[in-house]
Amino acid sequence: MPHSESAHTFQVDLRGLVDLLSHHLYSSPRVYLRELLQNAVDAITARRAADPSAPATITVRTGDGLTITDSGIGLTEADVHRFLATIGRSSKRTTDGGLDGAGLDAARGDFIGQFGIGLLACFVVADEITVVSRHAGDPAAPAVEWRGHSDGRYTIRTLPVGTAVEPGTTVRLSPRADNAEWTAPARVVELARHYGSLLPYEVTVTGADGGSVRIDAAPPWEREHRSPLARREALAAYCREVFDFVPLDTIELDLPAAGLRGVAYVLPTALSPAQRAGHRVHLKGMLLTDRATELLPDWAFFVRCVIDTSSLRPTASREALYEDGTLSAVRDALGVRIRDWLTGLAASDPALLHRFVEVHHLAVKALARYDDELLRIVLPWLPFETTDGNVTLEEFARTHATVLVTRSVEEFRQVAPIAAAAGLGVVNGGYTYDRDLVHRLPEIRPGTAVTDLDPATVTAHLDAVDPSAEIRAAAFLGIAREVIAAQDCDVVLRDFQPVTSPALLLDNREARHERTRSSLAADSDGLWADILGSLRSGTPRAQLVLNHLNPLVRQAVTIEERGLAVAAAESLYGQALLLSRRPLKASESALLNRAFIGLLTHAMHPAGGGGDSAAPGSGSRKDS
Ligand SMILES: Nc1ncnc2c1ncn2[C@@H]1O[C@H](COP(=O)(O)OP(=O)(O)OP(=O)(O)O)[C@@H](O)[C@H]1O
Repeated sequence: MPHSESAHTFQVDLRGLVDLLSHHLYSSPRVYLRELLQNAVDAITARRAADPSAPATITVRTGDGLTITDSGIGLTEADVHRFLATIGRSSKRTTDGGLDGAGLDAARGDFIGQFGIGLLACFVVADEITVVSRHAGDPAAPAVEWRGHSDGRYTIRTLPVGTAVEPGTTVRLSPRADNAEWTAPARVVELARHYGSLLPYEVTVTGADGGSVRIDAAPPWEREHRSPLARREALAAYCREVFDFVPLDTIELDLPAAGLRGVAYVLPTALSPAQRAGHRVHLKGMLLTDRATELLPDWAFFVRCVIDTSSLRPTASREALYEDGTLSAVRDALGVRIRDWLTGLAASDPALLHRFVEVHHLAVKALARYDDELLRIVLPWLPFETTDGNVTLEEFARTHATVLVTRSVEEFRQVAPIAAAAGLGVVNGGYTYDRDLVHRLPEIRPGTAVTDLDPATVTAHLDAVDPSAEIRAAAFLGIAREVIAAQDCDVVLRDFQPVTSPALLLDNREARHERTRSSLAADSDGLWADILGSLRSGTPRAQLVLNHLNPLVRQAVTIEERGLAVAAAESLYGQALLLSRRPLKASESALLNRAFIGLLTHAMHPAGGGGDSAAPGSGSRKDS
């Protein structure tokens, strides 16, 4: 015997659904007003599609509850059953039809609503919604009243023929006590301004005392202005109004294919790229969100936009943009516009470009490492510390076919003067991001070579001294080598420019790590020593290069008295060390201290009586 089968229809628990919307879909109960405004706007758009001269007013009344009246198309009784009483059904989707009328199909793309759930948002703040409506298409049709409850019950009645109801719709909410704050007069004005300031129709909020506030205002990019300057000023004033900052510059956005207009404002202060600015996005005038982050490419974090568009789609919560092909095309097109502004600045307003780079260069550098497009645009304009001063890479590369880059700031400090004197072009790669960026220069500037600067490159540019001078200095150099060897450092004598530089300490961080590692290995035993020992790759030594062209060094190498020679060697090492500006180790601080006391002692006992035990290796000083 066949099993009996019976057909059923899903039941919807309205309370459960409203709970779902209020806690999981919408971020705040305040969206109820947005949904009401939106339905009113759509109804007027529908009516005007058939009758372009139809009135277009929306009035929100506060006081005892909240009502919103529009001069839109209105609803017939059949519409009420079909659309108001059916969740998820909307007259604004093409296949459904419903609000028949000439030209309506063409107008469908102009509606803001589409999901058929918007009215439910009102149940987040109210237990009862009353809609009184009269359809504009049939003057003889009676007005209809629909009363819906949050528990899912609703009633419909037609009002007596002749009841003075203008075509259009009035929605009344009786707010629940716990949500009364959302319908308080001041809050309603604030919310209406927040969502509705760019709506295309007249929107007014009227209080119980009869005072009314006009909400809608054409955005500055839609208005006529006396002059381009007046236009810029109006755009900047709008930025102060909506974002509360004075922009560094304004970039007008206009993508007719996407029905998009607006402005990108360049931020006047630095912002970390991680801290992305949110954009204000209006869909057909209605504010969708003031925190859209997906509107622009990541690299364009230095602007904040306000736009109005008819082509982008909202998510169902209507609080974010739906990620689809249109959004990605719009994002690309806006990116091109902002990039054009940036590249155009170089030609049209170098002073502004300079200000922009001054404010945003750190963040721009951080991002350019990962964003090839941004890298190509901005790298030539970014300032770097170089042996030619603070210049852009473009300027620097013009005079240096090979760009040398240091691994650390201290390396740069040590070698920059010597390298500059030797005609080498060195960029300080020690600051965050800089070395990575300089290494990418050949990608955007073919023909330019970039290499890391190593001590050997510098040494190769230092001239050997005359052999007879080397012999004369042998005694001093012997003492210096012996004293400085404790710092894992060799001492050599060379001729180099500038003559004002007495000594140069050639060292780098890797070498220092290697030395620390090997000294640890020497101090430990057993397994640990074996492990460290197996990593050994030949301990690199630092090099103290004394400048034989420097008058002080020339004099120092003639010192015969040992105590003074020790103090002089340690002082020269100490001075080169300080120039490197790296943090000192304990043994280095002790050396500096010793050298200073040694010199002081010798200065106070010029007759050669430097017999103070504080002066290491002290003895009698030979007057020169
Ligand atoms: N003020 C109004 N005037 C005329 N019709 C209205 C009005 N408000 C609501 N409606 C009708 O009720 C339907 C359902 O409205 P609802 O706000 O729930 O959804 P929607 O506006 O279609 O879509 P969305 O969920 O995206 O807002 C609408 O499609 C429209 O036909």
